[in-house]
Amino acid sequence: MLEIIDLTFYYGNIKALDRVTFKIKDGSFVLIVGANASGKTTLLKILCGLLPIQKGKIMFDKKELSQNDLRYLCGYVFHNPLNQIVGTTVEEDIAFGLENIGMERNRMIKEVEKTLKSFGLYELKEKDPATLSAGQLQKLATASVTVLKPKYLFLDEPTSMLDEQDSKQIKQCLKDLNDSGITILVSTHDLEQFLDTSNWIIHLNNGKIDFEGEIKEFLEKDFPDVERPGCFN
Ligand SMILES: Nc1ncnc2c1ncn2[C@@H]1O[C@H](COP(=O)(O)OP(=O)(O)OP(=O)(O)O)[C@@H](O)[C@H]1O
Repeated sequence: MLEIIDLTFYYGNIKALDRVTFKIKDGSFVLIVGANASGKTTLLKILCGLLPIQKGKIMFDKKELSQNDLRYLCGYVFHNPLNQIVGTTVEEDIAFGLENIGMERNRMIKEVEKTLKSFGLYELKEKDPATLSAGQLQKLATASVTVLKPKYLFLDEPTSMLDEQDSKQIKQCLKDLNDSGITILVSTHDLEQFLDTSNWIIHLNNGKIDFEGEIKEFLEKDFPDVERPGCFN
């Protein structure tokens, strides 16, 4: 379990997070929702070690984690997948992280192949990422992070740039990853998209959590900044 305790974060004098406290249970699929500028991206970036822990604590199994510990434990998929694609082919992009951690070559080839297949990217392995569709890019970015086997996977609005069919595929990928034991946290404006995959929701309002609980309970309340799924209107 990851325990986030009193996390406060400032950009200069802008307070982006204000004493955020919650727990992420292992195996869960958590949604983070809230208006623009409510702090969702900032929270995810701290949790994956991209931004420093300025105030507060993050604990894992009762041990306090450093920013560096979080980089190993947690993977992050950016809102725009192009921000994290580094390979000149799909295959190279997936191998990049494994090369960085010094994985032995034969093992690396096997891991890359397994990941290409499980994300349905095998046929595209020699393609230049620049030629992929938005959905394929999102899958590639997710694959390149999950090949490193993070315990927790955080994704910033993974379906916001995708059409309905690509969104469905990404959602299925995330569901499969979650079923395989990876704990997932997704920030989204599209609650409807994740209604049947997620079991817990956190609502951020001006950097503070003002709701945490089951989605069913969340939908019984009225949060004007969150569009209610059609089936609940
Ligand atoms: N690099 C930055 N420098 C200064 N202020 C920033 C920076 N990044 C975010 N902020 C500010 O921090 C606050 C929280 O922003 P954040 O991007 O975390 O919100 P968000 O909920 O992810 O928004 P969105 O849904 O629009 O992506 C906002 O007031 C934002 O303007």
